[in-house]
Amino acid sequence: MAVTMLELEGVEKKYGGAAAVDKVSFSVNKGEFIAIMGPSGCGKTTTLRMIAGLDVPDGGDIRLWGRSLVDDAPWDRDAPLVWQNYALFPFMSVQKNVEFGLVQRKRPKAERRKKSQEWMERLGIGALANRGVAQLSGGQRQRVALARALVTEPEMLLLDEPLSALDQHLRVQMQGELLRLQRELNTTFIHVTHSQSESFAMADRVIVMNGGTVQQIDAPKVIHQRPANRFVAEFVGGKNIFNGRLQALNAGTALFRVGEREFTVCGVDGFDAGDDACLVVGANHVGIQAAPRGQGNEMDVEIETVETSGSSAIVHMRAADGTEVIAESAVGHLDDALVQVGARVVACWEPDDGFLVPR
Ligand SMILES: Nc1ncnc2c1ncn2[C@@H]1O[C@H](COP(=O)(O)OP(=O)(O)OP(=O)(O)O)[C@@H](O)[C@H]1O
Repeated sequence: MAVTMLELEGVEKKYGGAAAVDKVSFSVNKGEFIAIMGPSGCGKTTTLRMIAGLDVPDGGDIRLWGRSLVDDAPWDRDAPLVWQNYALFPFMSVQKNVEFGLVQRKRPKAERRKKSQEWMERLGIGALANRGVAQLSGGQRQRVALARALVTEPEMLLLDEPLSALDQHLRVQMQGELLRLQRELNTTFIHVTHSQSESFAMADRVIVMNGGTVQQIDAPKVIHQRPANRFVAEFVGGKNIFNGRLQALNAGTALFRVGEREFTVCGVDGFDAGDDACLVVGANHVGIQAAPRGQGNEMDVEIETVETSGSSAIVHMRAADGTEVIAESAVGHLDDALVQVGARVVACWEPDDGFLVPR
């Protein structure tokens, strides 16, 4: 059963009068892997720093197990922060860096040795114990930073883009290791990242932020399939997003007007006739046919570009009024005779392949 561990309630942080974090509220369960994602400057790091105690909120409350943390110093919180530049002590050996948290907590020497060795082994850096951290690769430093944070066996680990300095291969490997560790330890992880693939691959739930506010908190699959609004839909790579107005609603199916066109849509929960909204249609649901068939939603378009990368193809099409439609498909599934730049075709999708979100 999910047990609430951390709660943020109406948390605010202002810099020079502007809100970097604007009344943010969410709660995190024990053992959850949470990713905070959003564009640069949306307030991710500031939110994490307030949880770590490195920044003080201007309003609201942060509670751990129901007790307010805002007056606690960072070292009194059981929530170390691991960040992209690792913040290791360059003049200390790997072992001394890993032991540091235990030294701060005044643990006896024998325990420090044993625990730090254990964690170095666990993270595959046991052989590097006596090396200076300046003589390590990026991936090795990242492991030292993680071992240093985990050696005190915290209840919660805060991660600020910890993998961003690693190359793609190492990053994917470390993602797997982080996830395995998190599952083994049942430690709550809060991971700030720009990367959608990273957050979707690892997190139980993703918090999408924009302009200092929370836009959506949901499981990755839900964010992908049912973004809360236009911003989230675009942020997670939604390609066909049309502004329009819901005309009429009948038994869960709606007529939705976009400019001069009307489309039939099934995903209309929470909307009423007259509402302004956005229609989202996944590019993988858009088909391309030679002529209208009078079924589903159809749009006369011209093919502008066809991009192929590996096994998939993205076809950009445009209607006479300038509306762009994008189809994405496995290369082998496209009709090569039909899908030619400059060809006039019909883009189509079924009513239940579209859904509405607020603008
Ligand atoms: N110490 C500071 N002084 C003034 N403004 C700040 C400070 N720290 C952050 N900000 C501002 O607060 C806003 C949120 O910053 P924050 O670092 O939390 O964003 P972010 O989402 O983590 O961005 P990034 O992904 O680029 O790291 C930004 O507009 C930033 O310029």
